[in-house]
Amino acid sequence: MVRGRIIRLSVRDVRFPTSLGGHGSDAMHTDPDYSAAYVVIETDAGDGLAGCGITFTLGKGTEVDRSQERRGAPGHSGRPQRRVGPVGQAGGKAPMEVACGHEEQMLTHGYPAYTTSCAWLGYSDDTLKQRCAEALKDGWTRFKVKVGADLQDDMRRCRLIRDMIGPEKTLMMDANQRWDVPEAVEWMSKLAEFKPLWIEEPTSPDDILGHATISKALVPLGIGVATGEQCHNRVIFKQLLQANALQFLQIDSCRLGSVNENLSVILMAKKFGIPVCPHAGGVGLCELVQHLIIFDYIAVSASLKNRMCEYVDHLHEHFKYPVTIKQASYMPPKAAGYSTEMKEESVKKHQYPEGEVWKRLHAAHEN
Ligand SMILES: C[C@H](O)[C@@H](O)[C@@H](O)[C@H](O)C(=O)O
Ligand SMILES: [Mg+2]
Repeated sequence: MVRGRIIRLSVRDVRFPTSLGGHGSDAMHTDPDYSAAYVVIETDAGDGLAGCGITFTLGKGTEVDRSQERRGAPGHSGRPQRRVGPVGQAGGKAPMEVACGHEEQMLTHGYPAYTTSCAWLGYSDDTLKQRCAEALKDGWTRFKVKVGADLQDDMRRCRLIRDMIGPEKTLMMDANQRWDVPEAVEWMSKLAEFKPLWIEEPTSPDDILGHATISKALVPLGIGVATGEQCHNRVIFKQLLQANALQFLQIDSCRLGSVNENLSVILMAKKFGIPVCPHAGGVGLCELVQHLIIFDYIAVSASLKNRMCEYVDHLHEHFKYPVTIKQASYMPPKAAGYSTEMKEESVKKHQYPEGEVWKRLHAAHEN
């Protein structure tokens, strides 16, 4: 049933200066400012029905996304497009409400998560140690560390984190596409002593056969390949699955345009018996993807084996319905919708370049 017609569309460039603290840094992106093109679609429905969407970028990318959204590029009418996920906020049902089965388990224990917040590449060893100690105290048992820029540096950081978490807890590594195929295999054979569960994005995200080669080479070392945060449609995922190129599949709620595109990948992963371990973090990705992964558990995979969802502890305070983490698990969101809506005050303050946060930063830079 149609309620109201679209009467207005606004696109705002919202940026957070995360690069100042080295948050989000990796071997390819040394100074990201987590950002979003934030879209609100208003209707003339009497109850004020509106939809919000975010397109996650690392700062400058917002200009590209924003101009596409203004032009009403095809990606915004439901075709797959990068990092776009507008979804109605009022009315509607959260995806998890559709299914039953394992709902009780989710409501009680939540969906298991891992943290990436301890070991961004730009963090000093002291920061890494401090964040790791805090995470252990908060009950985290799964950790991801950034690697790929310098082998000696990686060895030192991985040793540090493995020593802190002990042999039993889970460690993952993420190279953010830094290597070519032979280099990935060679590098990981050196890091194998730290017993990583997976190496994420070891090479170019488009190199499906390269990923297959790396996967095969790492089997004897007990290391899986994880990828997907840069994969923009279901066809790429289909080929990665067909080529046995990955052992952990990382959907990204915004990179894959629309809920439907994400769902088709979740269904394919089930068919191939590959666990979905979503990419999250950035601005709002945790808020969005929690719906998809809880749906996966309740209605599709029905398993938690080898499964976990990424968590990064930044920027949740800017959302109207922020995620709830308890005992290192995502607790199911209770509000209807996709948890996309940002607080108006946060949007205003962080709008680029005119928001007060940026004005202050630019003024300080000039002085
Ligand atoms: C630039 C970003 O922070 C990435 O490093 C980040 O999304 C990352 O690949 C991740 O897996 O969390
Ligand atoms: Mg990654």
